[in-house]
Amino acid sequence: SQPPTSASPSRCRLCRRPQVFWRLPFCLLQHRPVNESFWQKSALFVLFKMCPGRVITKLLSSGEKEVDLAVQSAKAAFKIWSQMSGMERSRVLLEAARIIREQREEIATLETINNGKSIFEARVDIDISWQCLEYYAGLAGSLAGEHIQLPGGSFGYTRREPLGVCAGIGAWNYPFQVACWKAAPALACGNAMVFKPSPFTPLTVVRLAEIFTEAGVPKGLFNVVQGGAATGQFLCHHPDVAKISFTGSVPTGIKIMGMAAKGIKPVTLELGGKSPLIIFSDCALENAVNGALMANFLTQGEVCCNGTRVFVERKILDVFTKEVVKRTQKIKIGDPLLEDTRMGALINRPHLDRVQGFIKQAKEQGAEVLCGGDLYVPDDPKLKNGYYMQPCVLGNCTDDMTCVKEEIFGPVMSILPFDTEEEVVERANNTKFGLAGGVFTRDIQKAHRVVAALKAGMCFINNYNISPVELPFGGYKASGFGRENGRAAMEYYSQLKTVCVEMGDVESVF
Ligand SMILES: NC(=O)c1ccc[n+]([C@@H]2O[C@H](COP(=O)([O-])OP(=O)(O)OC[C@H]3O[C@@H](n4cnc5c(N)ncnc54)[C@H](O)[C@@H]3O)[C@@H](O)[C@H]2O)c1
Ligand SMILES: C[N+](C)(C)CCCC=O
Repeated sequence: SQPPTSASPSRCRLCRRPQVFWRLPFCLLQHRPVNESFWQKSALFVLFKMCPGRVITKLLSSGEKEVDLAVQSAKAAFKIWSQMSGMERSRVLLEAARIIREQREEIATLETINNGKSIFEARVDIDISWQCLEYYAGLAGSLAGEHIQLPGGSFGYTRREPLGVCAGIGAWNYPFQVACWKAAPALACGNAMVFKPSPFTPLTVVRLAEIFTEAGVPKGLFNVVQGGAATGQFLCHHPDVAKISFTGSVPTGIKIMGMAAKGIKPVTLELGGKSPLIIFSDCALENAVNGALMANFLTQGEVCCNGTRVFVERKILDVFTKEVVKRTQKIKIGDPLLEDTRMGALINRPHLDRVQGFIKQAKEQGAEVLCGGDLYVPDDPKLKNGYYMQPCVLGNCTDDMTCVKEEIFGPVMSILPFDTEEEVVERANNTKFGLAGGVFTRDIQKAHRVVAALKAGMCFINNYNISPVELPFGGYKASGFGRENGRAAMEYYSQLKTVCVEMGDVESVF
């Protein structure tokens, strides 16, 4: 958000309400930090959540000095951790997974408060997180090179070695899970990590750091620094940071890559998307409808790999659309801590306004709002000013509309009819992004043919947005590169050393 330019000392720059703390430019009781430079200068930011106006906690932003301290302590821990065997590291990671399992409810509750997503979903995120740690604990002992026989009894071998101190920078939509997806393979390979969460969701990652310590990692092996862009920049530019793993938007990803280039550091970029979901007329309709909801409305639609361009074969357009709209209208929105809530609050007011702006623009460009799109005001008076909105389905969409081209990162599904397989594949690929894609059909040959033609890193057949940690996840094109999860991630947190061993005499050419 752009900071407003004019300010009265006694009124908030954003909402113009009289200030309680008149010295500050923003209304502390109503807004979360939007002017990062101000908060960085004051080295303080305050967190507001589902219950707007309630301060959950105050955190200090990490400056250059704090980032350096974090990196230096991680460097010291790396010396110990990298010398341990994979099996020894595995035991510690398994213990961290056990603690997370044991504290699942507490961490999920904290994540709901942190992010605004439903407790139901937060529990799934925590489960995926401990599964990720267990999976990489299993792989830690198998990190190995190969032996290559050379002439005359000589030989070579390769070693997979850790990189050193890795920087992890996370987005706000899956705060705990994103941290585990980065930390688990990094630590399994013998690295240390300094992690910076989004300033909008700073809480649960701190709990993860405590859990690693309780599990027995050397002190400082997984450090957390707090803050926004400036803190992230200090981290990326730090000469002792060997690798950067970033999850966030494309514009920030471009900056991260630039900083990595200056230091010749490897980088993993998990960026945004505008993924296609293709529904053929021979699909199992109920599964396809379920898939479309899963592809659009998890975490209030704030999911990078969401299949927001729903291409539906014209023959079933009406029946599919009717059913999707009916099911979308039934989604229970509200207090994310209640058991039956399935959609909580969006991350903050500026983001909610942005999402609503996309819907307004879609209407102006000719799309039809088939359901939702308005703000949602829960009955509970304490949630009255929360950042809730009704999930939205847009019909009458065309490929050139902004809502179809740009990542909205909110609960907005666009439905687009198609007639042939060839046509839909071409339209599906007609995007700068390439994170994910999905297809629903009973024709298994067609399903494989279509996903093979999709230019996207993560494809689903007859399902969407499930996350087995065994499967690599990451994008094509502007959605980034490198992979998280699966065996593949081990390559991105290790480097290959080749050793050439002479068993005979040296034959010199001189
Ligand atoms: N591909 C994936 O796995 C994945 C997962 C989650 C989110 N995302 C994407 O993330 C975006 C939403 O997240 P966001 O709004 O937090 O993204 P963002 O790019 O605004 O911020 C991401 C992180 O980068 C930090 N940051 C911002 N500017 C920086 C700079 N100049 N240098 C270093 N760090 C900086 C932020 O503080 C935050 O921690 C969406 O585009 C979404 O698609 C991608
Ligand atoms: C767990 N999901 C739903 C696959 C989301 C992965 C992270 C993307 O935002």
